This record gives sequence, structure tokens and C-alpha cells, in this order.
Amino acid sequence: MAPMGIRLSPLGVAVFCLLGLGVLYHLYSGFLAGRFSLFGLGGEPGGGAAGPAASADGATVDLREMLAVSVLAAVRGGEEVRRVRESNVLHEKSKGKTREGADDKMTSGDVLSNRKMFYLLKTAFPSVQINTEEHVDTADQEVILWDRKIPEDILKEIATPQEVPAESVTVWIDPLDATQEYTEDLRKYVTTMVCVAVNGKPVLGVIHKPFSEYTAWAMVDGGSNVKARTSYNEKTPRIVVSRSHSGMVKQVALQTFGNQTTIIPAGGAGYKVLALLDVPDKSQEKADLYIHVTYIKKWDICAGNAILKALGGHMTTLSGEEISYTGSDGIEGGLLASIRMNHQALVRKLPDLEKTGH
Ligand SMILES: Nc1ncnc2c1ncn2[C@@H]1O[C@H](COP(=O)(O)O)[C@@H](OP(=O)(O)O)[C@H]1O
Ligand SMILES: [Mg+2]
Repeated sequence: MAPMGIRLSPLGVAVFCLLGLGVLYHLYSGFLAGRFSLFGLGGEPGGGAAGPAASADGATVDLREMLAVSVLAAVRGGEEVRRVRESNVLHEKSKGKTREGADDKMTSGDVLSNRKMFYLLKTAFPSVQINTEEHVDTADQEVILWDRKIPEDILKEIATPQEVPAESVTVWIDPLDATQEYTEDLRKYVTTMVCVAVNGKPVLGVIHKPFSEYTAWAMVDGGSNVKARTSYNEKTPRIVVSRSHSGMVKQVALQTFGNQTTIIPAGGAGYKVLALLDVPDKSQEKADLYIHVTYIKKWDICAGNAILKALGGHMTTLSGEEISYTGSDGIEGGLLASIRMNHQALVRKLPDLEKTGH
């Protein structure tokens, strides 16, 4: 007999316990899936933007944790990039041609860095969509566990967790930016990059230079370990442009800003964004604007876009449109990146590329 004269039926107790277990399972399944299962929710890993759709089970991810893992991934990928370069065995090959007919190169540095970066992020955040420049070989998986430590510099800048729905997140990985220059042993241009977009908006960016071991990171409305310089020349800007996918960029720049303008040809979209910032690395050139006129892929530009945005700068197409980091891999409208300038006034100055046929 139970207290107060209530009889407990064994069947009733069993049903009650089962219901309790069901509720507990529901509460914790998102948590467990988000942290321990590698591919349970995210589907099969794969390269390119045709990757798996994120789960729709209401799981959330903490952007501050994503930043910590993104920094780690960029650094660990960078170690592979450096190791392959120092071995001098690059296994260089062409993935095909760009629209302009340049070789789209790939090396062992790209492949091995991609493997580290992809699996670190995928293991830590199995339910988010990851788009990466290189193909991920599912037969050659690597489970790399994150020790769940958030570095002090991140904790200092971002005091609280920043939870967002996992299904709103798209991660973009560039395991080796400036592959062309990497094959030419022009090491200063090479970076590894991770970007996190939420609902297509770039919110978190990491650009790492493996050969000088410098890392810049920033989170929109969060914090950063890098800042803008104190002054920029808006009238006669130094303009950093592509050295290997330049198209008509020099003509466009000189036509817009005059013949006194200095053009700095450089490799890598990551390097060119860092040229706009206050970066202590000695090998880093400085510029006032970054302009690109040919087609470019989202993994090349998302991290730089997030960092610039977090610091109050802008990266848009040449006609001033914001870039959405979901869906297709690439953008057609060229790029204009600036900070501490009147970005819309710069857009108005630029010629309409479609009309001028550049
Ligand atoms: N027209 C184009 N087509 C395809 N990729 C392009 C491109 N222009 C630039 N890119 C890519 O954007 C990055 C920066 O280019 P650049 O150094 O010429 O400024 C490079 O990335 P990867 O080195 O990661 O392939 C390059 O391949
Ligand atoms: Mg790139």
C-alpha cells in the first residue's frame, strides 16, 4: 500500500517511466547528436555546395565554439600546407580551366589541408552544412576530436555563447588559397580560411597564414583579434588586385581612380583582404581597396567578407550588392572591398562592367 491510501499499479508505473524516458530522449537527442555522432545528422560528407542539407530537428550550435574550431581547423590545415611545401613534393595537377582559360590547380597541400579542416569541423558540428573547395574522400575519413577548449583571446572578446539554429548555418572552407602562387613558391600569399554564414550572411571569418603563423579572426557583433588601420587614401587609393586572374581589373581601376593610382598585383583573396587591415606580419603589403572583376568562388571570399563586416567595412559585388553565402558556389558581379570609406560612393564611381564589356 502506498502512502495516503493510493494503490500504484505496476502497469501504470511502467507507462509513466516510459513516458519520462521519452521526454528525456527528446530533450537530449539534439544535444548528443550535435556533439558526438559524426555523420548521424549531417548525411554523407562531400565537397562542393551540393553537400548535405543540415538537420531540421531544432538543434542549435554555438558560434563562439564554431569560431574556436574554425581557428583550430585553419591552423591544422595550415600545418599540412607548410609540410607539403617544405617536402617539395606537391603532386600538382589541374582540376580544369577557369572561365578565362587559366589552369585551376590543385596540389597535395590542398587535399591534405582539406581533409584536416573538413573532418575537424564535421566531427565537432555534424549537423551543419559544410561547403569546401576540394572534394572530400569519404573512403579516407579522419575523426579529429576537438578538445572543447575555447582559447582565451576568444573568451576575452566574446563573453557569452552565441547559439543559432544549426540549419541556418553554412560553413565555407578554403583549404589553400592562392594555390597558383603556392606552386610558384610565393609563400606569403598563401592562406587557409574558414567562414561561417548564418542565413547566408557572413558572420564569422578566419584567415590564417601558414608560413608566418599569423591568424586573423572576427565575428560580426562579437569581437575580433584584428582591426582596421587608422587611415586610408580614398582619393588616390592603392588597389590590390589579382596577379593570376586579373581580367581587365587594371584598366577598370585606372579608369575609375586615375593614372596616379598604385596597383598592387597579389595572389589569394585572403591575402588581399588582410592588405586592407592592420596586420603585424612583415610580409604583408598594405592597400586601400581590393577590386576583382572576374568570376570568383564563395570559399575564396566569405571569410574576408565576414572579417571586413565585423570591423565595419564592406565587401560587395562591383555594383554594390551584398553577397549571399548559400546556394551556388560562385559570384558573377566582381568584388569591391573597402573599410573606413564611403563604399556606396566608390560603387557609384566604378563603371558598369556589363555596359563597358569588361
Ligand atoms: N576567374 C576565376 N575563376 C575561378 N576562380 C578564381 C577566379 N578568379 C579568382 N579565383 C580564385 O580566387 C582565389 C584568389 O584569386 P587570385 O589569387 O587570382 O586573386 C584563388 O583561389 P584558390 O587559390 O583557392 O584556387 C583563385 O583560384
Ligand atoms: Mg581560394
